[in-house]
Amino acid sequence: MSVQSNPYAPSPFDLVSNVDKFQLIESTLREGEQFANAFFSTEKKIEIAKALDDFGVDYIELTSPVASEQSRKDCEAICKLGLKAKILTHIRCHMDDAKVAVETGVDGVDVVIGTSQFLRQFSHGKDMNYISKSAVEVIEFVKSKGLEIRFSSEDSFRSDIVDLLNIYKTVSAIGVNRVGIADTVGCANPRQVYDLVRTLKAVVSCDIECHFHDDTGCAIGNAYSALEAGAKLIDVSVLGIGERNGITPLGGLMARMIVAAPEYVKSKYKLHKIRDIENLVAEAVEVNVPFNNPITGFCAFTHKAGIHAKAILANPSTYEILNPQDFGLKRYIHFANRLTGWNAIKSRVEQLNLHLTDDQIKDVTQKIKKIGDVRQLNIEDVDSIIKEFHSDLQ
Ligand SMILES: CC(=O)SCCNC(=O)CCNC(=O)[C@H](O)C(C)(C)COP(=O)(O)OP(=O)(O)OC[C@H]1O[C@@H](n2cnc3c(N)ncnc32)[C@H](O)[C@@H]1OP(=O)(O)O
Ligand SMILES: O=C(O)CCC(=O)C(=O)O
Ligand SMILES: [Zn+2]
Repeated sequence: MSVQSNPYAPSPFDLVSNVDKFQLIESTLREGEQFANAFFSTEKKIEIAKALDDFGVDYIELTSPVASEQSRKDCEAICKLGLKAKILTHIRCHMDDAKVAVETGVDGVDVVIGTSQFLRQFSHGKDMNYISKSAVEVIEFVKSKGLEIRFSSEDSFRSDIVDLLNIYKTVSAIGVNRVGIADTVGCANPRQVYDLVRTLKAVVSCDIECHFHDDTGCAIGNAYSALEAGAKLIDVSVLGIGERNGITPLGGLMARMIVAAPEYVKSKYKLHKIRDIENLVAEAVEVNVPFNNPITGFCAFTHKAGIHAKAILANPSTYEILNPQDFGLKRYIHFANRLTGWNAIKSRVEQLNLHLTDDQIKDVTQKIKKIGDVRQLNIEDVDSIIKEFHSDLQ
């Protein structure tokens, strides 16, 4: 589908949109390590980093090297892998952390400090003057080492807008590479995101990165809104793992973005690797891939009701916005149930290499429905009903 004919693509008149040129900051090995179940051995971190690199993410963000001795060593080890993705580490806005970070071999440093009243009072206890001074000191120090530097305001959506714009203006003026907006508690909605990113875009001259928690279910929608408003980079993690119920999931965001920017997404990311990457991380943190996960949920491409099945058999786009083949997956027509219809059963009859007229298929469909009214059916049940019906006719 060409960009012009795709109704989900950004409008050509929408000059700020980055929907078809976004980048990913993959944070499974930072935000994801904050997931309740997460413990990644060095080997597992390396395996995950390589898989993400192979998938095509632009950046891989790692836990702060001051978190623990092993965290620092793991950061150094991942920097030495020679991956295509740039390696970042994530630190507090403090020179002690910055001095350790720049020695790890990372390509860049993501620095964060809370700007909301909550965090200023109950986390670090610092005022905006202090935040501004320490931000300038850390940014200039990291830049002096020739590394990329991003400054982010934690809890941006509960921060005073004047404070926010002032601090972003200050860090932009001294040449920060990116500024970050973080919806740390997952309170923002897509409209608020759009407004804040648009406002910020008018104030800074650098790229804008966004980080969305999913407490209220908006993490993918907010990421999309941010890109529409001109943000360039989105933080993601595999399956969305992170603090509490996590952040924008890599796979879910890919589902959203392939609809809006199919050429860009398909050419940049190895989409058929999503399932393996999710399984790798799910296993590492001992969770199942959710049944309703975009793309890889076990029923994400399963069509059940007869009305759906008929149309899907005629043209899959009737009930599918995503093509399973783009992800190396297959669609499935669920015909072993009482909601099935004769078109779905006809397709099964053909798969079984049996020959029945349409009227005969309609009759056997009624039989299947009758039994489906009494109990759960499985494929073997339906196949034997069809085969028995067929042999009775002979
Ligand atoms: C929203 C986010 O996800 S931000 C990223 C969160 N990541 C992490 O917390 C990384 C893992 N953390 C750790 O290993 C530890 O918390 C450490 C090593 C960073 C700090 O450990 P400790 O010194 O024992 O402090 P503790 O964790 O109890 O409290 C956090 C400290 O950081 C300070 N702090 C919190 N945020 C910031 C910030 N953005 N910039 C500067 N200092 C900060 C707090 O004031 C507090 O210091 P204090 O005890 O001197 O008041
Ligand atoms: O550094 C950032 O931008 C985000 C930090 C974070 O994880 C959060 O605020 O939820
Ligand atoms: Zn977060």
